Amino acid sequence: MGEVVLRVEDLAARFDGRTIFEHVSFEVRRGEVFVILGGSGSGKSTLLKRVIGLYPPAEGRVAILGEAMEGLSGEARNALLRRIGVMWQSGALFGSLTLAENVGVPLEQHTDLPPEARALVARAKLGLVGLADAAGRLPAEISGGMAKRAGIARAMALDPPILFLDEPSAGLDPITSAGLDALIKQLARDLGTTFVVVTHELQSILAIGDRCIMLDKAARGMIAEGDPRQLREESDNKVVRAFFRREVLD
Ligand SMILES: Nc1ncnc2c1ncn2[C@@H]1O[C@H](COP(=O)(O)OP(=O)(O)OP(=O)(O)O)[C@@H](O)[C@H]1O
Repeated sequence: MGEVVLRVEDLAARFDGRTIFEHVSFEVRRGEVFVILGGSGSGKSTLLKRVIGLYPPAEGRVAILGEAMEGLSGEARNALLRRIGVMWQSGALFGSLTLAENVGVPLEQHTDLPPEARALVARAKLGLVGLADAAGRLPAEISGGMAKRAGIARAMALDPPILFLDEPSAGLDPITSAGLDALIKQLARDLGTTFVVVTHELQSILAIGDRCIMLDKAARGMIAEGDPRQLREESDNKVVRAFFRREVLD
């Protein structure tokens, strides 16, 4: 097992005094595909935003690549955040830029690379996600599955050791979604990239997840942690079992 690259301890999120979740703790190791799952409104997106520091310091502690997020500000915080890649569910590509130019945007913002070098890196990243031949196309000229792949390539532009994906298969048909799952597994295996994926797609969870946590709205926190296949077989929590076995709770 690789070293711990993300440590979350006793995290809580509250809006206007309403607790969304509390006592959330977990660790993610290098090269793992770690899934955050749970029903609608259980707080998955909120957890993701807290973990990557989009919200002001939350209750609890988060350490990324061994560095505590609390207390970091200004350039030190930005430097740490540059070391993670994020693909938001809503994270659309820039419509007027080609795929290669889209992937080049973070390189332009955060590196001193000259344009030719940026173009080379962008093409290499698109190659990693199987889009080498589409580098010159505009977002309007590609399918939804290709757009997700391009989004992953853009999130990988700065070679982050950790990639966060928010509902990557949302809006995709099952076959395209399975292709995206295969890509995530391949990138984790070949590049050693760590993935933290928010999803509630059972097929994806079972296909890609090395480990997962499950959030629950009623419990306002975690109700399961472990290998998703094992949870499906062995969990004695009825909400967890119902989710993994697609049973209706009475
Ligand atoms: N900025 C906010 N202000 C107030 N409440 C919020 C805010 N963001 C989220 N919430 C509430 O927090 C709860 C969890 O929302 P969140 O979007 O994190 O859930 P989720 O598990 O990602 O759901 P989904 O799968 O539907 O996207 C919801 O009740 C939501 O209304």
